[in-house]
Amino acid sequence: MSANTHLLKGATLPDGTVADILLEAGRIVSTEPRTAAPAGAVVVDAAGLVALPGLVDLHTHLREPGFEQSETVLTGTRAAAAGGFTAVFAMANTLPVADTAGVVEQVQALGRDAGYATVRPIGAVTVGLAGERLSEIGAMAHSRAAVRVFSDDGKCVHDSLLMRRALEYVKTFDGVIAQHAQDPRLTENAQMNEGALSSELGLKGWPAVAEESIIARDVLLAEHVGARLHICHLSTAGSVDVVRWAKARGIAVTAEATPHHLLLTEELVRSYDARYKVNPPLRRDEDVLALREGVADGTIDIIATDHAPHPRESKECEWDAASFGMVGLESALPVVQTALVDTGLVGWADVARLLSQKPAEIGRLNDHSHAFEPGSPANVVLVDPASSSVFGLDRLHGRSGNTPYEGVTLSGSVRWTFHEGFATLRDGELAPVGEAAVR
Ligand SMILES: NC(=O)N[C@@H](CC(=O)O)C(=O)O
Ligand SMILES: [Zn+2]
Ligand SMILES: [Zn+2]
Repeated sequence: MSANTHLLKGATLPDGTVADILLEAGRIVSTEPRTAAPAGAVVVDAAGLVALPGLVDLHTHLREPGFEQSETVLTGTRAAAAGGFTAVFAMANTLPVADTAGVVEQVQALGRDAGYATVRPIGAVTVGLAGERLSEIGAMAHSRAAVRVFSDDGKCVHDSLLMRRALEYVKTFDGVIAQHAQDPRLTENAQMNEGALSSELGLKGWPAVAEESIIARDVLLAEHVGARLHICHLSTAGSVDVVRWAKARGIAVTAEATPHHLLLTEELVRSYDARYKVNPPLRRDEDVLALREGVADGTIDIIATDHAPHPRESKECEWDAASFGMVGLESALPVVQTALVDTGLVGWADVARLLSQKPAEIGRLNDHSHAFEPGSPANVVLVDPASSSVFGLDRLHGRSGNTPYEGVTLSGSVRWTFHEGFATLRDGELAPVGEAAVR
């Protein structure tokens, strides 16, 4: 067991204090300023590194089963570990869709076998994501996977009555519906943000109201039912306003923003490079600023990657034919540091909340797994905030290379990741597959 005893010497905690963090037998044993290294412990020089609770991604596409050419549970959780994540919630738009207890249990088991991160499957709201009838929500909730988050992500639950029924159902076991807010009629064949630039580029526009109108409807439905609602990937200033209004009214809504919507704008689409094609689309400068403000004032609860791997042939083609989506696990923390920490909008304690504690709470990981205190499971990440580097494809560990950050200078790098005391990332190197699987 001693190989799994680590002393992280001189790490800076989120609140700025410096501590030695002792990880033993899968737990955080102490965070005292001076801790002697037990015999056989691996001592990690963490001077200058920030220690955070392991990151939790509420919105990851792992693509297995069905789209293994894009990603698998193994490759996606390796990417997660490289990005500092110790738990990921796997979206349901696989093939078959994760709309039965059998599929969610399979995905969870694949995660356990791989050994790089905790995998919590998300269940589909409707059968086959078809938006017509509810999936077996109760069976998934009461399966071994104990699903608490349900989403048709990739598609919007557009039917108001189905949305109401889904909210009523998940309320019975403290679950949450994570809505992909996109009015289908307002976005038929839409390709990029609707505005002057979409006219100029000759691409079909995707209006902000297509997102905002669904969010407005759903917060009212959530209020009516008294259930929890989560909004995926907010992308417009108006969406932030609607969520802010709903929270002021006491509605149980939470919201996420992706790193890319906090950094990138529609101007990138001028290149017609489909790496910048994503759902919802990149928006205007003022939207990015409103999202950052929403994160800073607590309107936006969490940052989630929406890691969406796609094979080369789906991206290296004409804009209209290309798939929507960007990979995001390895770049998430550097983008957050660049967009939010370096700009003074949030501190490291906020990062811990936005990328770990709050997503764990919304998803009901429910086991103090990311409490980050003595006695809790050793889910820890060490970040070097002083580094700054040009992001390259060599930083990616999944099966797909569709990052928008190649060649972009980003701050910060993840050095070490510990999942339940096991070092999945060691000074920038991933643990070997065999070692992770047998621990
Ligand atoms: N975000 C994307 O552009 N794509 C996601 C679907 C989604 O998150 O809506 C995908 O599954 O590829
Ligand atoms: Zn989505
Ligand atoms: Zn998604």
